[in-house]
Amino acid sequence: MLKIAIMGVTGRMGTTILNLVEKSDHCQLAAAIDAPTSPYLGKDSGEIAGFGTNGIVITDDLEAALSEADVVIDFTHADATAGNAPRLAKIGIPLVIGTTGLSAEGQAAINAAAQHIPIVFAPNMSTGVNVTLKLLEMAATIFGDDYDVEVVEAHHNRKKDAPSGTAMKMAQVLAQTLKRDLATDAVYHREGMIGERTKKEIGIQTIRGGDIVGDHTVFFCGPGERVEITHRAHSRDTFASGAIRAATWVHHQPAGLYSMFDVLGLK
Ligand SMILES: NC(=O)C1=CN([C@@H]2O[C@H](COP(=O)(O)OP(=O)(O)OC[C@H]3O[C@@H](n4cnc5c(N)ncnc54)[C@H](OP(=O)(O)O)[C@@H]3O)[C@@H](O)[C@H]2O)C=CC1
Ligand SMILES: O=C(O)C1=N[C@H](C(=O)O)C[C@H](O)C1
Repeated sequence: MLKIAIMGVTGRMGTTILNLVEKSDHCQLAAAIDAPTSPYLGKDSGEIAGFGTNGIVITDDLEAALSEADVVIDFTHADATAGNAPRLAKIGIPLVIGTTGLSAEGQAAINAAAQHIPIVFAPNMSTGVNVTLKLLEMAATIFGDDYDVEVVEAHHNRKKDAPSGTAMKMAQVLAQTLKRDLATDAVYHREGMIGERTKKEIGIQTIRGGDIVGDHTVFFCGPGERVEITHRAHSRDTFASGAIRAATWVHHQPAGLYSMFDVLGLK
């Protein structure tokens, strides 16, 4: 049995992962970790998740909690993930990171930690989104500069970062394939007399509302036609089962930084 520690265990993703681990026949919960400010510290994680007592109490004491774990799954907050990465590297435990919105410094902290431990770091753990990234690469290669590309994402009203990590990853795939640079060619906002669209720009637009789990569409707009490639998540279970699959995979890897392409064999 793979012993999994969940960081951010009372969050939307943490709770979803905890419920899947509870039903799994190949993994079990080793530790339930939440923020030092969490009102749930000291409470039973199964009770909080709603399936009944499991004997694993929610804690913020990383080092003590991880002594019994094989792997950590982190879906928390950008600052928490960046701050905890060196601590996890020191403990020497494999790590799966789903957290998005990391700064350049935060990314550097993950890269540094990956010198010491294996880390799967992916803005979207669903199989569908990762297949979609491959489809985008193929479409952009064929359409080239003749088709304008725009990325639109929609998420629930509790999401903190924008654009989504998935939208940014999609834009990176498009930029790389079309030999563009997001630092100069990404357009996040349009208002007023902005003039005609340039050929090079990659639009990245954000919608927030209600309980949308996560929608991403890439438009390829050409002469007389357009293609829209859309992924819609109906449930967080798709991210959570991807995270458990990544945890099962990363547990056997040497130190290094990996993506869901590695986990799914899509490279
Ligand atoms: N890669 C993927 O497939 C997916 C990625 N995500 C990303 O995952 C992240 C979490 O999303 P979601 O679950 O919706 O967010 P939530 O806000 O619901 O959950 C985050 C949890 O992390 C806790 N937390 C904050 N700081 C720490 C800390 N230092 N140590 C331990 N726990 C901490 C929060 O506690 P508190 O509320 O007390 O601050 C909260 O319980 C986001 O970045 C989101 O974009 C989401 C879905 C899929
Ligand atoms: O915060 C979310 O909910 C999600 N975040 C990820 C992202 O930023 O891409 C993945 C998913 O779309 C849900």
